[in-house]
Amino acid sequence: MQVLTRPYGALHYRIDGPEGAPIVLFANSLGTDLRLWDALIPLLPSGLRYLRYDKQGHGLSDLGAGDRIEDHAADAIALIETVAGGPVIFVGLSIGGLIAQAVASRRPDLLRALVLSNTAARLGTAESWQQRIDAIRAGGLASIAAGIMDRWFGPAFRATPELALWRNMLARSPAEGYVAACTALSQADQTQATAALRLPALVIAGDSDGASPADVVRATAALIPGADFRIIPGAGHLPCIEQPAAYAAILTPFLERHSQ
Ligand SMILES: O=C(O)CC1=CCC(=O)O1
Repeated sequence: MQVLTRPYGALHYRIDGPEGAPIVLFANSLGTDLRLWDALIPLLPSGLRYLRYDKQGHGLSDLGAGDRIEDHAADAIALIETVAGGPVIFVGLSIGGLIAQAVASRRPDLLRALVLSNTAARLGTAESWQQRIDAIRAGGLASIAAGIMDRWFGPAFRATPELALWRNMLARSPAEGYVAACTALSQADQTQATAALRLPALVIAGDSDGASPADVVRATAALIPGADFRIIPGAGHLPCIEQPAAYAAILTPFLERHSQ
């Protein structure tokens, strides 16, 4: 297991692929750890190197010291500078996409290109995040896990035995880390900063995404001049789990083009 030491403690990461190859960095969504990308990465080009990590307060990483998107962006910047050692293609899903937008606007020199997946410049409202925080404080993460599965996945995937594993991942997430990320989401608004981005961008939505509906994702794509917007039919919020082959088919040509 690999660890980056941060001011608040340990950040768990994993890197796969040939030494010295261009690096693709993945930032995952709320209540998931780096296993989010397990089904996808074997389907991506073998000549690239894939770096993924557990956000602070998630997976095996320690609880962070802050509750702002900037705190998460600082972790991603440290990974790029210390582990990647140079510019990456940054793939961010949901809150991971907000983290990627924050890094792109603060440190464009660290990115070759940006992939925003099932995300937007702003996700939810301060009220909706506060309601979720209140529900967790009252009943724990397990009490909201079934409802969240309806936001993450379409009906076909929800009928598979694998659903239980993702529900367990969410229900067993450290509650304080999850709540800190909800607080960050409640305050994060990248609209102005993302409208100022000038870099190659691919934006991916799922047409059955209950958490970041395709129209909301499309509106964020429209902020970035030249961004390529794609919809995966039948996909929910986590297409890398639900439809890894369709997701890889969209991602692969973009990664190949921007890793040269
Ligand atoms: O849990 C959800 O509702 C889906 C989600 C919103 C932000 C994120 O990262 O995941």
